[in-house]
Amino acid sequence: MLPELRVLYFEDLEVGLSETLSKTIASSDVVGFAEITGDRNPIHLSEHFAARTPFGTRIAHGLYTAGLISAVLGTRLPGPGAVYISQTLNFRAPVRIGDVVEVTVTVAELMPERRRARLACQCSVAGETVLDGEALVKVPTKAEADPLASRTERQQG
Ligand SMILES: C[C@@H](O)CC(=O)SCCNC(=O)CCNC(=O)[C@H](O)C(C)(C)COP(=O)(O)OP(=O)(O)OC[C@H]1O[C@@H](n2cnc3c(N)ncnc32)[C@H](O)[C@@H]1OP(=O)(O)O
Repeated sequence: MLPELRVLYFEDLEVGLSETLSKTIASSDVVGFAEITGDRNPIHLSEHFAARTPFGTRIAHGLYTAGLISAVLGTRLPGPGAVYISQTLNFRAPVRIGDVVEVTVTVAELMPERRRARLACQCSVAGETVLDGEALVKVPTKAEADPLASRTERQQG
């Protein structure tokens, strides 16, 4: 199921604010990711090939798992209007087909002068961290996102 959209403006954010999303990794997700990116590494697509790797079975593309972080940033925290500036990624353990990936994004630092937020990102499977890193995003203020509404609010109150 797709996460419901929620907009948080820069002024709504505070350090420690956190959001979690859960996703079961389907074979069709991995095949689809291979098709749209062109990364047809057989470690993702061929059971025969993957059986001979240390993982023993097909694993998800690291950047597909990382894409779930982008989904949290773009739909929930901060949500629509957020703009990626940078993202660090450590792929700490493999994600296999059928794994349930839990993605947690937490506001770590706010930089009001440039409307930047630094967020700690973690993906885990059954309690084990499979990916972690940090995102830097530009977050619109309410006035930037909706100048008309914000002017009306100022006039009224
Ligand atoms: C290009 C695409 O088509 C391919 C993909 O997308 S593959 C999918 C994405 N990648 C993965 O799923 C890999 C997941 N990671 C792992 O399985 C393991 O981390 C590893 C096999 C890459 C490395 O494991 P290993 O060789 O066993 O290393 P150690 O556990 O012995 O650790 C040694 C030290 O290195 C540190 N370390 C290991 N992995 C990472 C990492 N991914 N990021 C950061 N640091 C890592 C580990 O902490 C040890 O440090 P220490 O100070 O010595 O304790």
